[in-house]
Amino acid sequence: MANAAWRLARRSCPSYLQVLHMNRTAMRASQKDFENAMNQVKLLKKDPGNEVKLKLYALYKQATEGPCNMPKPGVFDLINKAKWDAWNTLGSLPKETARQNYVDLASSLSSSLESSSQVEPGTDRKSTGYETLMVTSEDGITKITLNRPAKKNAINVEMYHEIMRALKAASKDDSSITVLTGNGDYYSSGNDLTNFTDIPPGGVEEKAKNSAILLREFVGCFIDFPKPLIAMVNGPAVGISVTILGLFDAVYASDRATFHTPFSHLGQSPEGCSSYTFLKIMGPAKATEMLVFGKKLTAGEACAQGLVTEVFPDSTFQKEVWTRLKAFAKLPPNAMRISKEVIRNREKEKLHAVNAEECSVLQERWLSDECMNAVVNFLSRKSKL
Ligand SMILES: CCCCCC/C=C/C(=O)SCCNC(=O)CCNC(=O)[C@H](O)C(C)(C)COP(=O)(O)OP(=O)(O)OC[C@H]1O[C@@H](n2cnc3c(N)ncnc32)[C@H](O)[C@@H]1OP(=O)(O)O
Repeated sequence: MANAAWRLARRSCPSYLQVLHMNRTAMRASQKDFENAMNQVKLLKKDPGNEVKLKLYALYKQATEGPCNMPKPGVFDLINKAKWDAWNTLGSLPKETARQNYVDLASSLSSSLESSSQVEPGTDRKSTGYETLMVTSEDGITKITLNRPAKKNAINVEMYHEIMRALKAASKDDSSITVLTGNGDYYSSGNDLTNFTDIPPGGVEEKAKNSAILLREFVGCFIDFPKPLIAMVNGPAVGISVTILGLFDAVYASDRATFHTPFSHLGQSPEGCSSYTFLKIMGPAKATEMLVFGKKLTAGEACAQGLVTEVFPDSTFQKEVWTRLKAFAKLPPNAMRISKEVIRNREKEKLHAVNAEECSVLQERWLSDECMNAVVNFLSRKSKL
């Protein structure tokens, strides 16, 4: 009974869907939008820098030719190698998604790089000052995009801090809802395993203690986030990027997405309150398959088990979800915030207690041979998930 109620609360309600039907025109990058975006890029007055130019190049190639079809250039052919890497990183990202991402990137560049007087306050703002994220605020929606596509959006220490900063800013800005998504072919490959290699003078014990403190604070920000928080899972999701989904208010997934929590393989144990939320969402048997045996779920399976609200074909994912989000963002913001408070407050104390316990168990796990061997094997290229 409790599981059914929890699942129901996570699905979009019909009255929202009626609103959505009226709003079907937004967020489709047509060929015309793509051409306009290319012109926008040509007209930029300031150089966006090599990293952004490589991203634009890669998205353009992917949108027009599909997955990278160039032979890999030699190591000394530096420029072509950089272009090849940027394109190849997009993997099997569909042409339509690449076209949409190109249009989004071009539009965020023209608003951030051109004269600030061209940007109407409160309509479209891009926050700078993030190394690992792209953060934009438009139409009442703050969008936080994990932006380390070459590393499959693995969450390094800097990204943990930047996500917390972006969430704190989003909780206070004038947007109604907040969205988390990933740039490139992955949503996120979870914790950056190189986080474990930077050992402080106090040794591995100090590292484990600091990591537990960081993790507890990070997950705490999701527990306490006051506005509707929505995940747009654009591709595969691993580890902590999956477990914290149990703390989101809605999870929309592309049919390319997969959900994988291989904690036992990594000598670790569940975090992100999943030892509590996953049991409530999908029941103990299914939660155990994921959290203990590391079963990878397809988007359809994750939806059937209540972790995902709805799945969309990748070719229409961006368009359909953004249409929906724009309609949500027009609902009275205080009503949404208060409804979330009523739903969340009952669970908050419990969630913080679960978070503290999971972090303390993990602090021990990180010092185990099982965990250290798994990290060393990944870093020495001996293993992958
Ligand atoms: C403060 C600490 C808090 C800890 C919280 C606890 C969190 C737990 C977890 O999240 S557990 C999950 C950890 N994640 C993983 O174990 C994933 C490891 N990655 C892989 O198995 C694979 O990379 C893959 C399956 C995700 C993708 O495979 P493939 O498509 O073949 O791509 P590559 O392996 O070539 O990856 C490209 C590039 O990205 C680097 N990379 C990918 N994932 C991670 C990662 N999690 N950590 C660090 N680096 C990652 C990979 O090394 C490649 O880099 P390179 O091009 O070689 O420089």
